[in-house]
Amino acid sequence: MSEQGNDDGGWADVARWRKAERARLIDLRMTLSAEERAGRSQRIAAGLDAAIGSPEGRIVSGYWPFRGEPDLRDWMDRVRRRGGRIALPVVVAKGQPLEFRCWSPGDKLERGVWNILVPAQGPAVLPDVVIAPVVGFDSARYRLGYGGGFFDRTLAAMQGKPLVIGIGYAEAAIATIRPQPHDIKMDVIVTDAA
Ligand SMILES: Nc1nc2c(c(=O)[nH]1)N(C=O)[C@@H](CNc1ccc(C(=O)N[C@@H](CCC(=O)O)C(=O)O)cc1)CN2
Ligand SMILES: Nc1ncnc2c1ncn2[C@@H]1O[C@H](COP(=O)(O)OP(=O)(O)OP(=O)(O)O)[C@@H](O)[C@H]1O
Repeated sequence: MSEQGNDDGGWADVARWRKAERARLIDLRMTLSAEERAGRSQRIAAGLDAAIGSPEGRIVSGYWPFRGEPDLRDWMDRVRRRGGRIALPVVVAKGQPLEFRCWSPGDKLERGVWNILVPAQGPAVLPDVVIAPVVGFDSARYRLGYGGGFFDRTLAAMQGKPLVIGIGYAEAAIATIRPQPHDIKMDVIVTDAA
């Protein structure tokens, strides 16, 4: 880093910047009240319906929310009622691509890596649509996540390209995530913005 601390050069500098930006953006969304989060999650759900169309016969990978992420669990239920299947991401190991397993209400969830709830059993499936919650995103549709590199690694390794949708609150918009060669663009970003 330069003495001014604004060197754009290396990955070490970008990684340091991303770490601080993640902390700032997560703190910001943790201040939303439960009511505010619920209303925004509903608006995001409506945006997802518009972006995806009918889920019938498709596998949609959702997520079990944590750290103030939008809560799309009601929407995931609606996807199933409209004939789609819901999968959830599973961290198999750090540094490895994610796996996806189908999940219906009543199926057992267990705590996996980092205590994240994941379906306890079932084969790995290939989703047609991947919903990736963002910590931040930019106008080129690059996603900043929690820093594990999981979605990038997973999408790079997947055969057959799914529709990839980044979702987050409007305040997660930043000028640039300082994209690197490994970063993969989202096809669409959906937020609660009007
Ligand atoms: N709800 C939800 N589930 C998800 C994701 C997500 O973004 N949201 N993921 C999307 O990828 C995967 C989990 N990704 C994660 C990546 C990092 C950390 C984490 O806590 N990292 C440590 C530092 C890690 C390190 O440096 O080794 C930390 O932040 O303290 C948690 C989850 C799969 N499941
Ligand atoms: N396809 C890949 N192959 C190998 N390493 C990768 C790949 N994609 C990302 N990584 C590594 O993962 C690490 C974290 O990357 P990055 O900061 O982009 O994470 P993120 O997108 O915020 O995290 P996440 O997707 O888990 O929410 C980096 O060290 C990066 O080099």
